[in-house]
Amino acid sequence: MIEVNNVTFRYSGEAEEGIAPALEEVTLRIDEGETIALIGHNGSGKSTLARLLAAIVLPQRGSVIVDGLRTDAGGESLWQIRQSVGLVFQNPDDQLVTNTVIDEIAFGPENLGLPRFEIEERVEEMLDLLDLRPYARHAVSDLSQGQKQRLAVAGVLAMRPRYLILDEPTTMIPGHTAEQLLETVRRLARERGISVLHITHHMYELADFDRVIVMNRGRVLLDGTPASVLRHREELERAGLGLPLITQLGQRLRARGWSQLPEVILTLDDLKAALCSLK
Ligand SMILES: Nc1ncnc2c1ncn2[C@@H]1O[C@H](COP(=O)(O)OP(=O)(O)OP(=O)(O)O)[C@@H](O)[C@H]1O
Repeated sequence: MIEVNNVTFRYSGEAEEGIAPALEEVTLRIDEGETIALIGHNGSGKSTLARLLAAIVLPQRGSVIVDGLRTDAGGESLWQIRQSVGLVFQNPDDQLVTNTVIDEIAFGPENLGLPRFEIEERVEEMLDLLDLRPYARHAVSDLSQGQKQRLAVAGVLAMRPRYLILDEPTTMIPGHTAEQLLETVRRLARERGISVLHITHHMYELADFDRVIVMNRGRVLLDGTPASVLRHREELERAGLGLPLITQLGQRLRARGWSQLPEVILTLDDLKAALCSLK
């Protein structure tokens, strides 16, 4: 479990109290195996929260505790936390450090000091899992953006983290590739009990997650199931977030007399099923 307890974080440090903190009094808990979408307008604090969870930055107030270890404890705790929490950056070019696909996947496990056979086993597994086998010996620089993004995920997953944080992994790749990547990640979460925190700008992606956290101006605005969060249309709009198109369509139909439809429709399949049940 990851616990974020009343965390406040300023990039400028405590000295400049006049500058609004990037995160303010944030409290939340991430349980094992949960899939969570973290959404919010630009600058709302999503990436900062990701960096705090991965112990890349430390809170000035409050605490972040990963499986009982405080991120500000340093030493052995920090080493263990970095193994438990894998962070995939928004831009894969900020993450990929080696020359070839195989070397990149092996890089993390090598740093963990794993034996050669175990490293090779993990590389083989990731090549299949992320559909990278055809490019195994390719130079990283020759890959497309979508292939690089999959490689960045493979490199992090090869370390077998318990918590996987994806910082807007789909912004630089086309829709169908993005959907495939997210489906792979969700399947892994189900099969291996990995918790996933997926940072996104896309409201239509929320339906596929167990839980949605909405950030606004450095605070948690809403936290709940996709349907319960999408009931707060006005609060979402004040935070610069419009409802997904399918949810808007459902609400328009309700307003035009289809009052038996549920208040929140999440997917096209939900809408079809709801309309069929009215016949
Ligand atoms: N390295 C940094 N140094 C100083 N301020 C920063 C830094 N990174 C982020 N900030 C500021 O912290 C606040 C929160 O930024 P953050 O990147 O966490 O938000 P975000 O929700 O991830 O935004 P986006 O969706 O644009 O990535 C913003 O006001 C931002 O300008």
